[in-house]
Amino acid sequence: MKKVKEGELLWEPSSERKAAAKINSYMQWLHEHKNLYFQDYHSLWNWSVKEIKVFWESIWEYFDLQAKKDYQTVLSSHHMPGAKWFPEATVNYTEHIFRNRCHSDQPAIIHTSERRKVSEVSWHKLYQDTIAIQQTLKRQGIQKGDRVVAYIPNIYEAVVAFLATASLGAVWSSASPDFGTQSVIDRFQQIEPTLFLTVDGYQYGGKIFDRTDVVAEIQSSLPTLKATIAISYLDDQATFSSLKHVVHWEKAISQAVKGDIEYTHVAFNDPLWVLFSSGTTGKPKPIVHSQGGILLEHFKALTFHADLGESDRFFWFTTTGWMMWNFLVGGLLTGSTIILYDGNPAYPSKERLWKLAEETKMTVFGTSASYITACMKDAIKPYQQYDLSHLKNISSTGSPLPPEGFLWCYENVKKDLWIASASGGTDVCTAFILGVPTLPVYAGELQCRGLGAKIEAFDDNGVPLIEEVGELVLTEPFPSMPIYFWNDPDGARLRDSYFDMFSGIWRHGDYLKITERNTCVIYGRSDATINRGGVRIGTSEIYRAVDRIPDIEDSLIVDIPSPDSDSFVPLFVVMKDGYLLTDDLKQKINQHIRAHCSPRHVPTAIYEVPELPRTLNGKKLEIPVKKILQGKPMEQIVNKGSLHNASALDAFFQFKEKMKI
Ligand SMILES: CC(=O)CC(=O)O
Repeated sequence: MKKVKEGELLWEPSSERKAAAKINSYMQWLHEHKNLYFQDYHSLWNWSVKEIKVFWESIWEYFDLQAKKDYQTVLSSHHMPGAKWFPEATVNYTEHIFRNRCHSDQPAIIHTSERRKVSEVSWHKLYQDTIAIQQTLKRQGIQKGDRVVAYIPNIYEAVVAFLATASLGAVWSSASPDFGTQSVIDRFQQIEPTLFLTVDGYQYGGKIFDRTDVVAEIQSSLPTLKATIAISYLDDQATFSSLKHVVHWEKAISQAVKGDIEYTHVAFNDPLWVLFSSGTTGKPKPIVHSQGGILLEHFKALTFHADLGESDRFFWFTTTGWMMWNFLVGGLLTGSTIILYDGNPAYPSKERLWKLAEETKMTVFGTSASYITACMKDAIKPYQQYDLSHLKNISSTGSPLPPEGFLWCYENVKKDLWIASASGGTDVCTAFILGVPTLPVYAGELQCRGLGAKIEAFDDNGVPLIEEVGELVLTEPFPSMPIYFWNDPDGARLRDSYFDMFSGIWRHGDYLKITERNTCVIYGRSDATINRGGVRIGTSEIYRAVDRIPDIEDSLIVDIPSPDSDSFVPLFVVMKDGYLLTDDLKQKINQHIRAHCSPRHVPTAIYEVPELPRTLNGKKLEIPVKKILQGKPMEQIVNKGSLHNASALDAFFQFKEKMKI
């Protein structure tokens, strides 16, 4: 693997690229309309977080938000939690999607899956289908505030149903059909839904998964349901005979559409959707975002930071159970075409998504860092096989993209490429440290903090750090912060989740360094850091060192503190097929960690495991492994339904038993 240093300059935008950037038009608009002139991105960012009211009001104006009732107040107070944005205004999310576009024959959505060929749907067709489903929902009595829950893959019908739900001011929540039965029930039961949307099954990696029994169990566990809309996705002839009160999607969508869509305007701070944090213990947290807050943040992030506009084709590999699905759908706000894919990204091979990029003339390719590192480890070379001439940007999230991942993209996908590594999460349904097309790309670094997001790195005493690693905090209110958690009337669960460490300041739970150049590096979750003799480093630094060794497929490290000695820091590795974890290899791993991290952070011991446990969204489960090794009871360790491969935990239980830790 070629060496690259963190912070090495890899790409600079040309002057034409900078001039064409959407953020540039906004800066010109600020100059012309507000007499505000900023020389560069960082002076703009500084202003946007110092003058958050003026900044977010300018976003409202620039994107010309449609309010039935106008606002009087931009922000009720700077106090967190509790600060309210635009409290008097009323808006509707879906109205902003279709504004000026509902008669367009340009593609709004391109979708494909392991079961479906690539198809394009025009804005007009999307509009007509949304009206048909809106009318179906209305016939089922759905009103403002009702919850519509969907057990659905990332397919066209999911977007239509979501837009119809939001048009009525009802509240959306989705789970991917690979979620286990109990984990779906644990999510949906909490929010007492009125309507259930479901498929009969799905296909993943060439295998068929019939979910009709699971769907029946979910339906019978949700006593508040009044109706179910069923989509025959796996089997055209699926009858859903075990379900009650079923409306078939085909029938609903083919009903003659009368008139235009009706938009129910709701308060800016009324709920748009409920997202669930994967929640390692207890029931998943039901995080509620507002219609208005998401509108403002997604307009801003997707236009200025993802640089999306009408000529773009925006893809993110996601399921409906990850917030990146909601972010992807937000791409429609910018007029760009969104691309949906349902299936295994590595089936029939890891080239699948690059082939899709060619087939769909993708301009923005969004994925998880783990997909890029997997392509890197398999040494695939998309540029040799696919025409990627349309591709302008690769974005990644889910975990930090290591410098080598950046380099791999430049060497194997395209030389003239803007790469944006992004970080945020379910809690805010956005990336708030991310990219911008007017700044250079440095290996392993996130280009900038998002406009209007006052992100800082704090030490344990709340002192802001530069060039040092600290807790990622947000020190000013941000519109897409949760308005509340469902069923948390006194806000205790929300306060515990974000405001427990620094009073009145949002602690995100990530470990962050802000550089002197104003770029950022995320080092993993702050509760998973490795602390040797008081020196903490993030787990991503260890993974980067281990990733340099081609024999190793993947790795996971945890730090188990001990009251009377140094902490126990085991490193678990998954070996590539055909390779063995020999003593020589262990020495090599230790040398790499010594050289690339520090001698202190060499693991206490190295063990082989068959696979690493991951969430359904592909994140490594460091904390649950730590809890297993600390001997915590199962109910405090992990909610198994939120795991991609719960059986991967067995090796860690056995390890604990054997080692008598
Ligand atoms: C934007 C993100 O931060 C996504 C994630 O990692 O969950």
